[in-house]
Amino acid sequence: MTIIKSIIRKYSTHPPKRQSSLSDIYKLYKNKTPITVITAHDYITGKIADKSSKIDAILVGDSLAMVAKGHPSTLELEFDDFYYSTKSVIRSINEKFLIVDLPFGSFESSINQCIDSAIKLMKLGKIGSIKLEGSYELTDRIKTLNNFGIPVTGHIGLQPQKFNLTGGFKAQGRNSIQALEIFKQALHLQEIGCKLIVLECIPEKLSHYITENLNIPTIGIGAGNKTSGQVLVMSDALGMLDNKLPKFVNPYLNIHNLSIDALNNFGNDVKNLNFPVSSTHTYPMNDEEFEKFQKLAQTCI
Ligand SMILES: Nc1nc(=O)c2c([nH]1)NC[C@@H]1CN(c3ccc(C(=O)N[C@@H](CCC(=O)O)C(=O)O)cc3)CN21
Ligand SMILES: CC(C)C(=O)C(=O)O
Repeated sequence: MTIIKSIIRKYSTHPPKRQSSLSDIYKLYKNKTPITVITAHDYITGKIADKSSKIDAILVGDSLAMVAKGHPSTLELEFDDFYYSTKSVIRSINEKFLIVDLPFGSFESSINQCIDSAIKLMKLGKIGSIKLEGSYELTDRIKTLNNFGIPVTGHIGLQPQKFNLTGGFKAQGRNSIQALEIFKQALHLQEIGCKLIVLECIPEKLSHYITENLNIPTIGIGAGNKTSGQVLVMSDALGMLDNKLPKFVNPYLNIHNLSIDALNNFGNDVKNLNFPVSSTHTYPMNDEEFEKFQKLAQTCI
């Protein structure tokens, strides 16, 4: 071993793992290992996701409009607000593959607008794919992103950015005509170069059929367990808010209520003079120094 190598080994007790790439995600797909994705919307949620050994990828989804910024839908989200939140998530990520959304209003008006928004995000670093809701209407945009080296994740089925047209946050593709349309959209996204596809709120039968007939991974949310992977919004999975959860969510925790209980405990401790505890939570000063201080302080009174 060279001297340099032994020095590196001595001082790097926990060498950081490298960040996962698209090919790591494809390895899981080839091995038929379900791909796990969770959203993050700030530094804290990014840290939690990055540290979970069972999570493969992190999505900065525009759902952050609703769960982190309190908007009624994803339409109100400003690109700049989303951009600042994305920066916070990026600071927290070391290991996971990172997918970032293009929010409503940042890609529709022209191919140029779409490319500019995507490039602005890519310049932050660590981003492995840009996600857009839609299909045929995005053909030129997706092809251009791909041509410039930006891997694209498609998003079909329920497209929350189009909820005004599609009757709210409702399952899609439940009749044969709609199902065929979604299947065609999936084939089209694959054809024009998408590397991953999110399938949201569609019947399990349909997402199974789509997944079997594509050769790129599908990531489902509310689409059953026959997709190549699953994504959930972290605040739903951990119960961070007091919102009504969609049917497809399995709440693994209720941080919201646990946190309210914990804050009540803090408040009670303060009001009952049980916190802070002098012996544990305070900084000591020896008596001699304090007496000296009192004498010195006399002159100020
Ligand atoms: N917190 C949160 N979780 C999400 O999964 C999520 C967001 N926000 N915001 C953006 C979109 C919107 N999504 C949603 C939101 C609500 C339902 C929902 O409550 N659906 C009802 C009705 C389904 C139906 O009738 O077809 C349900 O009971 O599941 C579904 C998808 C998924 N995304
Ligand atoms: C619901 C997921 C797939 C999403 O797009 C988001 O978090 O914005």
